Amino acid sequence: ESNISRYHQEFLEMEPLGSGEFGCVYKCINRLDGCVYAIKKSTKPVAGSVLEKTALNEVYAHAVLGKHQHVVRYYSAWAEDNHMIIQNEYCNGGALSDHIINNPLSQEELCRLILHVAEGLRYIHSEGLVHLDIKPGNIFISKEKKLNYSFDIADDGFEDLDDSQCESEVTYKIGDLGHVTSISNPQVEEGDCRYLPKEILQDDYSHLTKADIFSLGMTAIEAAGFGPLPKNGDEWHEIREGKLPDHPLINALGEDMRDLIASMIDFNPVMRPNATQILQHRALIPKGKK
Ligand SMILES: Cn1cc(CCO)c2c3c(c(-c4ccccc4Cl)cc21)C(=O)NC3=O
Repeated sequence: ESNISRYHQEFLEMEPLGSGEFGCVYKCINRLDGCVYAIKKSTKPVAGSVLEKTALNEVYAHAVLGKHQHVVRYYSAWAEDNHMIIQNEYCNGGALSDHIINNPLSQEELCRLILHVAEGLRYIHSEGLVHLDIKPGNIFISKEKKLNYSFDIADDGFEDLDDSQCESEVTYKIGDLGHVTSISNPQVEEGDCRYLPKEILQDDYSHLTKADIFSLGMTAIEAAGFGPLPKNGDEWHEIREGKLPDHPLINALGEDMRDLIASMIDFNPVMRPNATQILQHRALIPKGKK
């Protein structure tokens, strides 16, 4: 048992990024490569416990789901002094849940969100896996400055661009693979019931990929400004009849977008579009720059 921890040896801890039910996450700089990472430290689960299965699930899932621009990238995982540690890509824009608390996404941003997450889900499902905990708190944002095409390259490089010359482009990435399981022999650890379809809560795992589609639909409803989703009760059941909630910001969405979101939360999982069909939906075809 080395008394110097690999974590402190290899990383400089910068700031806490938040803490979930299973540990706390820090923004860290790797002392060797100088890059920033998000590192989650959780207490090492008891061998053979459900927690250990989840922790191993997460690492196995990351190992299978290599590099995809809409899935948070995994770098390494190890155990030390009774902690499980996982080192992931750091997304510099916060979690979607932080953003939509006070300002809902515009229709254009909603299109981008659905497009990116559907791309990520298409990849995850194509690998024979399902996420099972898609929600605003598990979708992370990466912002990077993009040059405006109208601007010729300054001879002194990019550092002194002002906002007129570049805009920050947002990329949404699916994170927290703690509930990922295989479609063929699912070991379902239920995610957040606010975003799960009825059939999953009734232990019907015959259409698992469509549970992720349902959760994306609920995420879009919340991101559009509907506000916090019900955890139970009549409102919970009402939304799961497949009717879009009657809310000014939902009603304000275009016909196509409303059709797409309504189809994603259809009561019948078979009727929900798969990830590829979402990507082909007319609501996501850009109508060119305004
Ligand atoms: C709370 N929190 C805030 C952030 C920063 C978002 O801009 C964050 C990240 C992650 C995670 C994360 C989630 C689940 C498992 C492991 C990690 Cl590192 C948690 C994060 C992660 O994997 N990558 C992150 O950026």
